[in-house]
Amino acid sequence: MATGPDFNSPIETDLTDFSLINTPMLNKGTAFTEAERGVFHLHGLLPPHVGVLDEQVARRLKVLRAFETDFERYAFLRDLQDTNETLFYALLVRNLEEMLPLVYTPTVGEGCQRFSEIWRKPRGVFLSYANKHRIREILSNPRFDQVRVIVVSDGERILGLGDQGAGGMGIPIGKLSLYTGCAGIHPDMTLPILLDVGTNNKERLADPLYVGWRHERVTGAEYDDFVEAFVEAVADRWPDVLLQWEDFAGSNASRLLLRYRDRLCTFNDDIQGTAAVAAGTLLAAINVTGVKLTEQRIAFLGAGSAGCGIASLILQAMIDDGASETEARSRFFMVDRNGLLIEGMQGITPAQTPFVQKREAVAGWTLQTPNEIGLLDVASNAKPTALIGVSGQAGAFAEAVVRAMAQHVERPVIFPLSNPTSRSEATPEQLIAWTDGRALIGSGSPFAPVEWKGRTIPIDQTNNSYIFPGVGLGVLASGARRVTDAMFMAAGKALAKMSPTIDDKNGRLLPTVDRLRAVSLAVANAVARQAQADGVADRCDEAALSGRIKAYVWEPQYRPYLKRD
Ligand SMILES: NC(=O)c1ccc[n+]([C@@H]2O[C@H](COP(=O)([O-])OP(=O)(O)OC[C@H]3O[C@@H](n4cnc5c(N)ncnc54)[C@H](O)[C@@H]3O)[C@@H](O)[C@H]2O)c1
Ligand SMILES: O=C(O)C[C@H](O)C(=O)O
Ligand SMILES: [Mn+2]
Repeated sequence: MATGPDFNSPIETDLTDFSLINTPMLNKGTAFTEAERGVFHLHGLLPPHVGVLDEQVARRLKVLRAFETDFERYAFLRDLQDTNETLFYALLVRNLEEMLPLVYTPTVGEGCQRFSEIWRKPRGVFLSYANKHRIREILSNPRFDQVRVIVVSDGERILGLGDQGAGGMGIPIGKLSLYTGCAGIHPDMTLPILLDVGTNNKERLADPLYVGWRHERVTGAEYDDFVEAFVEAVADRWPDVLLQWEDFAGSNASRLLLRYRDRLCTFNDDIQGTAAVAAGTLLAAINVTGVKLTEQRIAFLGAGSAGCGIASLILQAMIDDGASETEARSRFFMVDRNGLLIEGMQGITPAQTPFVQKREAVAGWTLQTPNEIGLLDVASNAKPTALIGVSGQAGAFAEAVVRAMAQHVERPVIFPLSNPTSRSEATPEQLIAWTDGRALIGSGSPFAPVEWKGRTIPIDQTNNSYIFPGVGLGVLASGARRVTDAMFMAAGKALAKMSPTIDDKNGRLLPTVDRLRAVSLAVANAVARQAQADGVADRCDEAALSGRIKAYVWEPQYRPYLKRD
């Protein structure tokens, strides 16, 4: 097991004057002390006032709040991150609830769409198809020697906003900001990567400002060979790295996960991270509804990466709770573009196969949707206890669907998980109104509390941000060599154990976003223990393990500098 990092000793550096100020991880801005200004030749390059981090945070917060739009705030924060990382993270960590929607979902969606407008300084790595013979050279930069975790996207399915090409880089950057902000992974250990294999987004291709490789998407064997060259180069450069796949389009997401999960330490966040947060939130809801997991009937809208990932993990949880596999499978009703998945249907993917319904199971259904079994038919006939939206289709939970569902269950569990806000299958306000206040809601993007009949109903953000930072921390600290599905089950259950509903049936489903640091720590512990149980990490006693996890948590604070001779 590797030793933990040292975040306390003074930092030795041979950088001085502009090169020191222009290194975001070392820059302290006005907080360089008088002595440091002397040693590092900073006098005159900074205004005379010597500040401290608290004051810098307050100053930035004031400026941030004065902007008119969240997009401006996003651009301001990205610039701060590329100027002074310690200050950026201090601001983030101390104001998680306010900052998360700005550096992450939903604003990061617009950040990707308008990426070319605000690109300023290098962060992470763009591996464009045109540079395919240079992958190893690019990754060999000594600046990346400390890298332990990579988030990679090819920009094809950015949230529910589709193909954003190189602009998709906003997502790996945002996800890794949460690795640091929520789990304390040191920024130098993180590397966002965008595989720029072109884009089929006509608007981007026609935009003279577009900064990506102006080419339609490379597909088929050329795409696969490029990804293979990338993974091989990564595995050679950092044999123990954790590689997170993010926002790949449907068929590539599951294919690449299957291809690589036994070759290196890797997972797909949309499939596995989402599964853990959805399963954890469902378990929390069960504390309120009292409907046992093995008795749930779960309807999905969208049977892609997230849908199949969630269904697979919940299926396993039902089996673990004693259901037979056949019985458990029959409790999933997955509606995709062509209606309910039923046996014999054309184009069923391997990931969908376990969840096709038997024809006889739906034989007597009264149908209200022409030519297919639609969501309304499922809501009326299957009488689902839970409804999960991962379709990327705004407003797809129609009033009739929600009302039909609410007729058959006392507390309908409804998770419109699609992001960003503009793609949510329904607004929480609608769901509360249509269920007469009975719905238990988990939304992918953050929503304000709903005022309803004199009550203020908080809305729980059911986003994989509750899971992946902790998974990363658990993997890094335990030295796990692979990421197993059981580790995600452990993550989801660890989250459920923190649900306020355990003590209070009227409590919210999840801890609030400002508790994400504590959540990530709990998830990390559960994941690391599971890694040991699964034999993918070396064993050590529990106290040692939790000590190692804590040792990995970096707090954004300035450290003294020593001049290296
Ligand atoms: N809350 C979270 O943590 C979280 C995590 C992952 C994904 N998501 C969101 O879920 C959505 C889907 O992500 P994904 O990775 O599964 O994408 P995906 O492309 O793999 O799957 C989307 C599926 O929805 C189906 N679909 C599209 N239109 C439909 C319609 N009108 N009716 C029924 N099905 C339809 C598609 O055919 C596809 O199978 C995105 O909006 C994403 O932002 C949220
Ligand atoms: O990025 C998010 O907010 C969650 C998820 O990974 C998504 O793709 O929507
Ligand atoms: Mn995603």
